[in-house]
Amino acid sequence: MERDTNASGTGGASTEIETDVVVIGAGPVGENVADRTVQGGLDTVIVEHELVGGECSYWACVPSKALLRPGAALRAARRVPGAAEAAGGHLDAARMLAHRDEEVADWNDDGQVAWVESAGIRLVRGHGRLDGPKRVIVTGPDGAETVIHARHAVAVATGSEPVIPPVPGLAEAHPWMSREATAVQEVPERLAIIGGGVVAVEAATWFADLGTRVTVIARHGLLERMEPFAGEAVARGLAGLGVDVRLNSQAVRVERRGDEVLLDLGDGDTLVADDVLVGTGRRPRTEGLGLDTAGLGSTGHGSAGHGSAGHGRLDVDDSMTVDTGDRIPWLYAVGDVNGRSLLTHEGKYQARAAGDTIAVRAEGRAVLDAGPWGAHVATADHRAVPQVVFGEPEVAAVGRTEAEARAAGMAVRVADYEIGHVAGAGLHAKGYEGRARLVVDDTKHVVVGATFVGQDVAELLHAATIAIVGEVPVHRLWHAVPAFPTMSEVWLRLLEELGRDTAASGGNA
Ligand SMILES: Cc1cc2nc3c(=O)[nH]c(=O)nc-3n(C[C@H](O)[C@H](O)[C@H](O)COP(=O)(O)OP(=O)(O)OC[C@H]3O[C@@H](n4cnc5c(N)ncnc54)[C@H](O)[C@@H]3O)c2cc1C
Ligand SMILES: NC(=O)c1ccc[n+]([C@@H]2O[C@H](COP(=O)([O-])OP(=O)(O)OC[C@H]3O[C@@H](n4cnc5c(N)ncnc54)[C@H](O)[C@@H]3O)[C@@H](O)[C@H]2O)c1
Repeated sequence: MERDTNASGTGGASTEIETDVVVIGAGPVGENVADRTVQGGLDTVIVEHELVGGECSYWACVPSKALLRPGAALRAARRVPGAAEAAGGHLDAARMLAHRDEEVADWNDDGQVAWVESAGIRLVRGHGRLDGPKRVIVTGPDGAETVIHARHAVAVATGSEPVIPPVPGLAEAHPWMSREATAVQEVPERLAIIGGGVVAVEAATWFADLGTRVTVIARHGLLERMEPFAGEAVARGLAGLGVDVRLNSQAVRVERRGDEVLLDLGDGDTLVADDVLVGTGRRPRTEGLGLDTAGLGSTGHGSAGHGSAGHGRLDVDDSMTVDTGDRIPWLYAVGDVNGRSLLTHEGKYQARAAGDTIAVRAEGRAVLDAGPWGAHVATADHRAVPQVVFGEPEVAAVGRTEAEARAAGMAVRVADYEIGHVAGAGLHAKGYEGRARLVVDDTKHVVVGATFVGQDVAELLHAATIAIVGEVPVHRLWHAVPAFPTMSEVWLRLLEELGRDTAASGGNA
C-alpha cells in the first residue's frame, strides 16, 4: 500500500506519499476517524501540526476537568457530616496545578503518538492543506513538504478556535483565551471573564477555587442555551464561591495599562483586573486549508458552488460528507470544524459514522445504512446531544429544552422535581439542592429533553440519553425501577409529576 518517493522538483525538499485516506487534524475526532478507516482495511495517514490528541487533551476538556475536580470533591466532602469535620482545610492551588500538569502529560504527546502507532495509523507532523481533490500538502516543522495522494478520501478534523468579540481595545489588551486559562501557571489575583457560556462558567469556578477574585461579565444570563433554572442555579453557586457575577452587563471598552486591564462596563462602572479571559464562543478552524482548491466557496456560510467553507463551517450531511460536486464523494468534515456540536463525544460519534462510510465507499459499495439511526449517520446530533457543565453546581442536559420543544411545534408535558427531596440525594449530601426537568412529547409519549442541576448529576444523564435515543414510551419508563436509595429515584418522582395516567400502556406493550 505504501509508496514513498522523493520528488526532485523542489530540490529534494518534498516527499510524496500515496495512501487510501488522509485525516487532517489528530484531535480526538481525527484519531477516531483514522481508527475506523484502519479497522475498515484502509491505509491511513493522519496529519498534525501541534500535539497529537488535540485541544481536548491539552487545553480544553482534560485540563479544565482536572482543575475543577478538587473543588467539587472538597465541597462534596463538606456536605457529609463526619467527613465534613475532616475536610476543613483549604484547596492547595500548587497541587491543583500539578495535578492538571499530570493529566495533560506536561503537554507531551508521546502517549498519544504511541496509541496512534499501535492502531496502525501513519502520522505525518506538519500543517496540512488541500491542494486539489484528494491531494494534501503538509508543511513540516522544518519547512519540508510532503505531498499526500489519497486514493479514496480526505477527512478534515481541524477543530475550532476561539473568537474575540469586536469590543474596542479588547484584542490589543492581550486577553486570555481558553488555552491561557486551562494552562495557567501563575494564578492571577483578579480575573475578569467576558462571556456567560460554558467556558466562562467552568473557568470562573476553577479560578475561584485557585483563590482568584473573579468577575463574570455576561451580556444576558448564564448558560443561555439550557433550561433557565440551570443558569440561575449556577449564578447562585458562583456567587457562593465569591465570584462577582454581573448579568446583563457588557464590556464596551477595554484597555491594558501595564500589569492591569481596565474594563469599561458602559454603566459608569470600570472593572480593574490583572487579566481578562474571553469565553464568547468558537469558530471552525478552516482558514488556510485550501478548501477553494476542492471547489468549495470560501466566503463563509451559505453555499457558494457546492459545499460551503472559508471562515465558516464546512457544511456536511449526516455521514459528514462534504458536497464537492464530484460524482464519488471524497471529502469529509468531522467534529468541531463542521459546527454541528462542539463537544468531544459528539465529534467522536460523528467520526465512527464517517470512518465507516469512507470504508464502505472505498470498497465501491453503496452506503446502505444511512437512514436515521443507521450505522453511517450521526442522527443523535439533531435530537440527543448530552452535555455536562462541571460548574458549581453541575448541570447535565440532553435533548430539547422546554422552549426548544415548543418552538418545534410539539405538544409538551413538563415535569420538574427538587432532587433534594429524593432520599438518595439527602444521603449523598446534607441539604442537597438541585432540580430536574423532563420534557415529554405529549403526542408520541416519549422523553425529548432532560436537565439535571445539582451535585454529582453528571452520571444521571446517560439514562436520559438512552430514553430519548431509544424513544422509550413513558409508560414503559415506569417499569425502569431506580434502586433505593440512589439519586436516580428522581426518575420515579419525575414520572409521578407527569401523572400516573402516563403509566397506562393503552394496550401497547
Ligand atoms: C476550555 C474547554 C473545555 C472543554 N471541555 C469539554 C468537555 O468537558 N467535554 C466535551 O465534550 N467537550 C469539551 N470541550 C470541547 C472540545 O474540546 C472539542 O469539542 C473537541 O476538542 C473537538 O475535537 P476535534 O478533534 O474536532 O478538534 P480539536 O481537539 O481542536 O483537534 C483538532 C486538531 O487538528 C489540528 N490541526 C488543525 N488544523 C490543522 C492543519 N491544517 N494541519 C494539521 N493539523 C491541524 C490541531 O492542532 C488539533 O490537534 C471543551 C472546549 C474548551 C475550549
Ligand atoms: N463541559 C463542556 O462540555 C464544555 C466546556 C467548555 C467548552 N465547551 C464547548 O466549547 C464551546 C465554546 O464555549 P464558549 O463558552 O466559548 O461558547 P458558548 O457558545 O457556550 O458561550 C458563549 C457566550 O459568550 C457570549 N457572547 C457571545 N458574543 C459575545 C459578545 N460579543 N460580547 C459578550 N458576550 C458574548 C454569549 O452570550 C454566551 O454566553 C461550547 O460550544 C462548548 O460546547 C464544552
